[in-house]
Amino acid sequence: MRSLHDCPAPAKLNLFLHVTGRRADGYHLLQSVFQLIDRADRLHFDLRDDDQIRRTNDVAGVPEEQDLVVRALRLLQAEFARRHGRLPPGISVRVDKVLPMGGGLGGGSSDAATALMAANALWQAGLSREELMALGLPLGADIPFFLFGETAFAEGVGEALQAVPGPDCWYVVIEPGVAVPTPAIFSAPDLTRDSKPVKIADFSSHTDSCSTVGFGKNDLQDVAMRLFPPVAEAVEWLSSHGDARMTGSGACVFCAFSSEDAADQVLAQVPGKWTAWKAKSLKTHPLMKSLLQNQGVVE
Ligand SMILES: C[C@](O)(CO)[C@H](O)COP(=O)(O)OP(=O)(O)OC[C@H]1O[C@@H](n2ccc(N)nc2=O)[C@H](O)[C@@H]1O
Ligand SMILES: Nc1ncnc2c1ncn2[C@@H]1O[C@H](COP(=O)(O)OP(=O)(O)OP(=O)(O)O)[C@@H](O)[C@H]1O
Repeated sequence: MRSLHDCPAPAKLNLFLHVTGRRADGYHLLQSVFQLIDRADRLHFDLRDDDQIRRTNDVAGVPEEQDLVVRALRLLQAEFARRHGRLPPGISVRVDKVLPMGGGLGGGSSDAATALMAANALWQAGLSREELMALGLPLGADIPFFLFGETAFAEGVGEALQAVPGPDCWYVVIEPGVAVPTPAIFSAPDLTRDSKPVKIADFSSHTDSCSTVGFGKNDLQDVAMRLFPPVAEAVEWLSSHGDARMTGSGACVFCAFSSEDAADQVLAQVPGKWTAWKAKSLKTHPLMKSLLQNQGVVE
């Protein structure tokens, strides 16, 4: 196998996100439920005749050398070399972006996770899911979740993951048109950093219907709304249709619905100045069966 084309890198929503403390290194301790949804970037991988890792298309705002996909592939290539005493062939990768950057949808992390799964298969590198998660974590706090591949209750800095049944919902997501830099939110003096820890069971008792998906809150939301007024405007608009909240460190804002029709009705009313779309919750990562579990890969 020399190619893997059209590999999805799905977005996530943080159904709630509590900041419960801060580590000595400045990273924040979180509790969150991560939900995969069926809106995705698409990545295409081709083995090369040399040993270079190259991105073949331009991605606005992300130079090739900084792309999390390129950096993840180089990390795995070095790990392969450490284990096998030789470099595996290089990879050309094309990244078709659909997910907005700085959107709180985890796009960059998901791209990197998809790249790790694809290269692990193309190179037959044989790393376990846990080994890929450890390799990816230093590149982005959300990468382990995408490799975990199912709805998860997350603790630590987002790397301590437990599977949890999520609600089966349709989501309307509004892109407020600003990119929110994650560090700006976490470094704000007025961020709430002392939310009381919750238990998985507290969340699980709220997952039977989409109207009660509003367990907890997003502690990053007030800061993001203050620093980025378009986020506040989107929250305010969507709140008149349900329990609207921000995902991750923003900027995107979402609301859950129990049917596609209900989502469509709200989507049709979203003011034209915003990009908005609907997405369905995913129980598992679309590459889970084929790549993550090494059960043979469809080319
Ligand atoms: C908040 C979330 O969106 C939840 O999904 C993510 O944990 C953020 O993940 P991300 O955008 O991939 O962020 P990273 O690139 O890992 O971190 C960016 C910066 O955010 C801050 N950061 C991030 C995660 C975390 N648990 N505590 C932090 O304080 C740190 O200053 C870090 O340097
Ligand atoms: N392949 C990539 N796709 C998107 N962003 C990338 C990529 N590689 C590096 N980046 C950098 O990562 C930053 C964050 O992008 P990303 O889409 O992951 O944000 P996000 O959705 O806010 O993530 P999170 O929910 O993890 O905070 C971008 O502004 C960009 O500089």
